[in-house]
Amino acid sequence: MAKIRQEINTNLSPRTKADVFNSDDGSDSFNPQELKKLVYLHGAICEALRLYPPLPFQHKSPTKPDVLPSGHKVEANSKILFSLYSLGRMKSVWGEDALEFKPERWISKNGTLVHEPSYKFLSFNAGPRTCLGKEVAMMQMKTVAVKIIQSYEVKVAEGHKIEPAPSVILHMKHGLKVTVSKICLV
Ligand code: HEM
Repeated sequence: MAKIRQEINTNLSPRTKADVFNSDDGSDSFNPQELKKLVYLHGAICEALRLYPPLPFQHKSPTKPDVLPSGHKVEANSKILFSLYSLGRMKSVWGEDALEFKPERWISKNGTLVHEPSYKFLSFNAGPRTCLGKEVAMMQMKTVAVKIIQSYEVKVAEGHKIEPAPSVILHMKHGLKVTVSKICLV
């Protein structure tokens, strides 16, 4: 959180810092160009979506018999379930540190964003049925995060157990207990 706060202070213009909901034309909406400068925040959101995809699994059905790249034969109209939750945690896909929350994996050596193919980072689905709201969702999450991180310190309550509850939409089994304190700017 401290790193994101530092990035906000360094990279955002005074106007956006004062009100991140303002756009360049003065209307009451997002400021996408400014928010693109927050690469660490982008990496942190991608890591959260990789480890905890809001849609943890999906299904597909082939219209005719087929053979998957793995060699498995599939019948027409059979239902293939696949786990986005597992894909985001596979060492063979993300490396030995797959279970670690590391926003850095989304940032290149020269500080630009690392693009991961949508078939690897599947939280927004891929192909013709990919999420139509992906960009809007990223902007909304960044805007809200900036607003909160600028003014508050949020800490997970000591001893709180973080466990997902399997469902069509991923929930937190025990919720998320946090302490929120206002940052004093002296
Ligand atoms: C973090 C936020 C979001 C995540 C993780 C997400 C994820 C997904 C996923 C996985 C699908 C594919 C569902 C399937 O085919 O089974 C999907 C589809 C879709 N999403 Fe999102 N979504 C998010 C936010 C949004 C927002 C904010 C909008 C609208 C502004 C949106 C609009 C859509 C639409 C219209 C589809 C259907 C696309 C199609 O089937 O052609 N999503 N989303």
